[in-house]
Amino acid sequence: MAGLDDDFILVDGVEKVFDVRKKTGFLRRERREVRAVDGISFSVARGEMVGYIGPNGAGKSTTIKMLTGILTPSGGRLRVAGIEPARERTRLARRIGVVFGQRTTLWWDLPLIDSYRLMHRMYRIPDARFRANLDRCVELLDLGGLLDVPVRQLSLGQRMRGDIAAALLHDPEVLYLDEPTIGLDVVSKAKVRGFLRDLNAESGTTVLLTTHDLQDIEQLCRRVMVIDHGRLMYDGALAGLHEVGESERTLVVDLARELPEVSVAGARVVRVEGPRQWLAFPASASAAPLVTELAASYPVVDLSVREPDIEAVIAQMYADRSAALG
Ligand SMILES: Nc1ncnc2c1ncn2[C@@H]1O[C@H](COP(=O)(O)OP(=O)(O)OP(=O)(O)O)[C@@H](O)[C@H]1O
Repeated sequence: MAGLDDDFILVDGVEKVFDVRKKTGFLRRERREVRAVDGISFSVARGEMVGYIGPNGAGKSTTIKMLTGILTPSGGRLRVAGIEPARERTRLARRIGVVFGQRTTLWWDLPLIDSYRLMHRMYRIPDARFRANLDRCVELLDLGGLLDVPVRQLSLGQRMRGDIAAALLHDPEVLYLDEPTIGLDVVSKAKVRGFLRDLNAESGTTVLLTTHDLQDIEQLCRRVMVIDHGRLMYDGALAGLHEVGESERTLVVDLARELPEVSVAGARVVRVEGPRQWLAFPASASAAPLVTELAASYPVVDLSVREPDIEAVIAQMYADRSAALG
């Protein structure tokens, strides 16, 4: 039987149904059910860092809100660090940290340090621990020069780093991150990712990361879960996403001159630009026979194989699913 460390976050057949009422006439109201989360099961082991991705409206935020206890599930069973979130929200709050990229938990008009001092009291963090955590965050998140700046004057990247620090001052064992790199420039993204990687490796903090930026996932998570229409469509290694759906690789061929579309068995031309042609072939097939056949029949100057990028694979997954649903 799996222990608490294996099921540190446990989601078992969880559902969330919203009752939406819409006015459709003078006295008429229509009731509609929105199944935001439709029977999801997964568990996250202590110390794991897992990506949670899916298109807009898939049910990601609803899942996170249930995991923090803000929302009560309509069905199923949830446990975080052995605690049932909706029943013991305050007790759970001491064990988890939450960062919503699109919103701040900091006090807008106060200098950053004042927000941290308020959290120190709110969470009743022992003084020594507060100081040690603050020093560490200030150093690693580069907040030194920003502590006396009112939050509203911080750039988005600075504010995000400030928010991440705020979520970590009470030493949470679990960190939920909802779009932590949204709107950040390349340098800020790299800083945030580096920090999260070290935090997970060194402190063993369990991290559930929601993002639209697949580079976050590629750089941080070995495991990824994909949710769509409230259902879990994939849960596994990042590398395995490539095998989901009928994904394709691309052979890029440079010919000696412009030619009509080449013809080889097992591949199809998907694009032509001057002497360069792009051929799609199944990701599971070997490129070797294609290369041999091309080289034998055409004046090939150069060749390269492009792996499917994760975004294309996911787009393909959704397309396959829509087609299957008709
Ligand atoms: N309070 C609510 N009342 C009614 N419907 C809701 C409520 N909250 C969310 N929904 C609906 O539930 C579904 C899932 O929403 P959710 O916010 O969880 O998606 P998401 O995956 O986080 O999307 P995004 O990436 O856009 O944030 C959507 O159809 C949304 O409109």
